Amino acid sequence: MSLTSASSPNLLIVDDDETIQRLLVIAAQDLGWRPVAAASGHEALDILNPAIEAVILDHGLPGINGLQTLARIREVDSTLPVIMLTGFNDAETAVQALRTGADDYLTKPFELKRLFDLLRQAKSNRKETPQVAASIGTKKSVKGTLHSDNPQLRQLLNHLAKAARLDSTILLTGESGTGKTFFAREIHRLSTRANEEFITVSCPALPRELLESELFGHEKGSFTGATASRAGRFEQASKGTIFLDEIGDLPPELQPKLLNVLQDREFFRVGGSKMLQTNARVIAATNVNLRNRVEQGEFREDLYYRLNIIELRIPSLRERREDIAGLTRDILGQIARRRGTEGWQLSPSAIEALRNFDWPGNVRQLENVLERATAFAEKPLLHAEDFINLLEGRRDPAGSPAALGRGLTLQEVERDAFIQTYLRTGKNKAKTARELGISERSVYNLLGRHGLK
Ligand SMILES: Nc1ncnc2c1ncn2[C@@H]1O[C@H](COP(=O)(O)OP(=O)(O)OP(=O)(O)O)[C@@H](O)[C@H]1O
Repeated sequence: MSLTSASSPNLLIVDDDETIQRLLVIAAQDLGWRPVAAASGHEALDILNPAIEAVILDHGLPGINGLQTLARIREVDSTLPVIMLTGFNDAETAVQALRTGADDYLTKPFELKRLFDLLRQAKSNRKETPQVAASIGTKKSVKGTLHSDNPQLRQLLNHLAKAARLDSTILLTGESGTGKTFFAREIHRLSTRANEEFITVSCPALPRELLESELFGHEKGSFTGATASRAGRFEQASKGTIFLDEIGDLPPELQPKLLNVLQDREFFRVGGSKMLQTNARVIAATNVNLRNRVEQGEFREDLYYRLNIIELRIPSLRERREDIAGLTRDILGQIARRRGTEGWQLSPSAIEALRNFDWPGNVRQLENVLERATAFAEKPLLHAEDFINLLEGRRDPAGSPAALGRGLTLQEVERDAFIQTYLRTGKNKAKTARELGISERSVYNLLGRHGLK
């Protein structure tokens, strides 16, 4: 059965439940859409034409199901806004829907207002797409700034450019130092939000109460020290992107609050009674296996599914050894520009030595080794010998008995341990704090004390 409106329809509603179909048609007409309804996937595909500007697609259809219908729609139109309706508690289908190219999904029962808000948003995102697509081929191109000889990373860059244009949540996984933050920025730069804020929040950097206020803001007087109201990062990044680093460390108490933001875009400031809305795009990163955290009961499964809509796994540096020479050239170029000096070249033996190393700290460690090798280099051509000590003798913690045996004062040992850890982690304050078992605030204090700020 199908209900069609008088003039050329622009909204296709696909649901085999006649009551829901009628309800959606009436609601759509009230909001100014011109709906047409189909009761099966095949019927929907027959109706599909260029005048259709959006689709509401139920999953549980007779014949070909919603996901199969969606896949067929995507073969002919990769950008047509499609919102899927899935059964209650059917997270697996929901995730698959997004992977197949749905703009968003709602689980039944759903709010009509939310459905039509999503449709409107998807439609307006689509309008902005051609502008971004045009820039992909020019100066904003991933390939223009990033290149790789590794097939795995090349495929990732390809997915990344496509995912950037969708507005969905992205989960970046990979070992520490592989470039998750770097790629998150790249996604933002390639997205329709490129001219808006990109805000990073490191989940383990702050204790729970402060993290909650950092993310969601607080009202004056909501806790000791809250002398004024403050907007949180979700408010600030409302038009832009919020990057949640090390999401696996998000305390259990804050997980439902983030789930709400991802599901309904709504939240309260700490101590606040007014519900606020955010349109921030969320990119999260983790270097732990979140699935394991879910199985261990430390991370909510529903939140995991909401975050893991598109997963991009960044390979470790040892999985992409063919990129080491190119990365090294880029990083040496950056160091030379920053220091205002001539560049450096690597001899074949040096490249070989760098290629053979296992890089447990990934690109960050490579940067660190190159910083140090160039700091001591007397000539512009670097040989394997210039790296041997840096690669093999890395582990000489200042606090070891050897350091104490050198007759250092406790203050000097502390300074050495701090600076070495800070450099080894690629100047990553959160990681330095974690490795040394101190707060991030102490890291800032130590940077100041040792003249490194
Ligand atoms: N493809 C690349 N080209 C140049 N530099 C890169 C590249 N990938 C990463 N880097 C550099 O390597 C360093 C580490 O990257 P980044 O901080 O993004 O890693 P991460 O995976 O987020 O680490 P962590 O999990 O510890 O937070 C940064 O200084 C970044 O600029």
